[in-house]
Amino acid sequence: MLDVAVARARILENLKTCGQEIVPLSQACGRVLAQPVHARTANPPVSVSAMDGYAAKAEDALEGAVLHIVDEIPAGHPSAVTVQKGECVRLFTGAQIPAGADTVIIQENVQREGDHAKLTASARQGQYIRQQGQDFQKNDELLPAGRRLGPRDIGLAAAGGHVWLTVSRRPRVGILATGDEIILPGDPDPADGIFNSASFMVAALLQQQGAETIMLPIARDNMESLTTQFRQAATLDMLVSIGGASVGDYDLVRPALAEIGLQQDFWKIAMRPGKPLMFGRLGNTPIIGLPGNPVAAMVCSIVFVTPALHTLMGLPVGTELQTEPAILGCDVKENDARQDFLRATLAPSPKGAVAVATPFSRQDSAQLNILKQSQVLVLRAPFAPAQKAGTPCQIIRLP
Ligand SMILES: Nc1nc2c(c(=O)[nH]1)N[C@H]1C(S)=C(S)[C@@H](COP(=O)(O)OP(=O)(O)OC[C@H]3O[C@@H](n4cnc5c(N)ncnc54)[C@H](O)[C@@H]3O)O[C@H]1N2
Ligand code: MOO
Repeated sequence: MLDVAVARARILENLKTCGQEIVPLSQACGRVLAQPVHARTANPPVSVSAMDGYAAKAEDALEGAVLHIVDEIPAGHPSAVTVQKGECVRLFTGAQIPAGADTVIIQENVQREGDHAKLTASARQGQYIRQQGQDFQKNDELLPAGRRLGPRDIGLAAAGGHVWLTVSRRPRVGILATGDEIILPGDPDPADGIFNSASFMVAALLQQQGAETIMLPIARDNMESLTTQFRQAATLDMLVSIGGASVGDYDLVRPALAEIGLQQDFWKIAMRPGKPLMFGRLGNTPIIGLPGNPVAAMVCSIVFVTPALHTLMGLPVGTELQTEPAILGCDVKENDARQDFLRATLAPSPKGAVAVATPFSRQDSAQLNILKQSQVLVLRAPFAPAQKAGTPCQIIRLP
């Protein structure tokens, strides 16, 4: 059985990004930038007023001074005048600072009498002026390639003057449930049918992470049905199968893939849940064979499929699993040869430091209700000794 970290590295090793496309800014949130974004202009492009008031020379902006108002400047309508000594212009928030002026007196500090402004307070040089380029300069790199765009990035790209962005194409990921007992949610209830929960859960995770998912028809436990569905791999960027990966007589995923030319990389890893995980390539398409137990399928999707998807999308992915420290909320017994990923709740520590992760006593990989109630997975190394409540541990947050 392969070590989890080695298996993860082997999956990520030869994956390539799957190309670029250009999308409108309004559709770009959540996508991954494939080309950096540079500012078309400085922000602000010219120095502007941050307040409604009067622009003047700082040397004139003294309490008690009376200045001659020589123009009025709304935002978006620059003035042609140059402010001289003893003069000021009326202007509004966002309006360009006229030549000759170097301070803004807010209107609350001015008594206006006709075309004269009497200052009731002094103003410093540069006060209430947003200097040209104070946010960014023309050609500055605003956003690097490989960044997943959030709402604030969209705002910055818009401020930089961009209406189209070059992003990674959404990987097309096929999801193939297998098994004679698998039926669709919504099918009539047969006595021994199992609703296909795993495909919907894995598809939801991968969509949330940026994939376009394609739900393939359920393959039955025979070679013809499985090879027919697996041949669709050629049209996909990645194919994820669920079930039929273990050692039973009807676990035909590997034989079916072998028949149509799978180059298998590995099968079976030292992990619980997730032992029968398989990875290989059919032509150019990576194939990940997940175990059928739905919790095992989900945990393997978090640990292996999601980073593979991120790599296809051009997101930087570390080879190490990203974990966080916590402390155990209950005793745990010694571990065997498989790295454990225990479903657990997470609660704030009474001392306010590291949070407390408490694994459920039931860890059956078919129990979706316990998975739903969990916030984290507690990681336990192979052969870890028994540990008491209060011992430090490492966790992964569940998406
Ligand atoms: N003798 C051994 N038996 C098993 C071993 C082993 O090492 N030796 N490994 C066990 C482990 S660990 C796992 S995990 C399972 C995985 O087996 P398969 O990948 O072959 O999965 P299936 O047998 O097809 O299904 C297992 C279980 O999950 C249900 N299932 C399958 N697909 C779905 C789906 N899409 N949605 C919901 N539930 C699904 C299926 O009905 C089975 O109950 O093997 C152990 N056996
Ligand atoms: O990988 Mo299985 O889910 O451990 O029973």
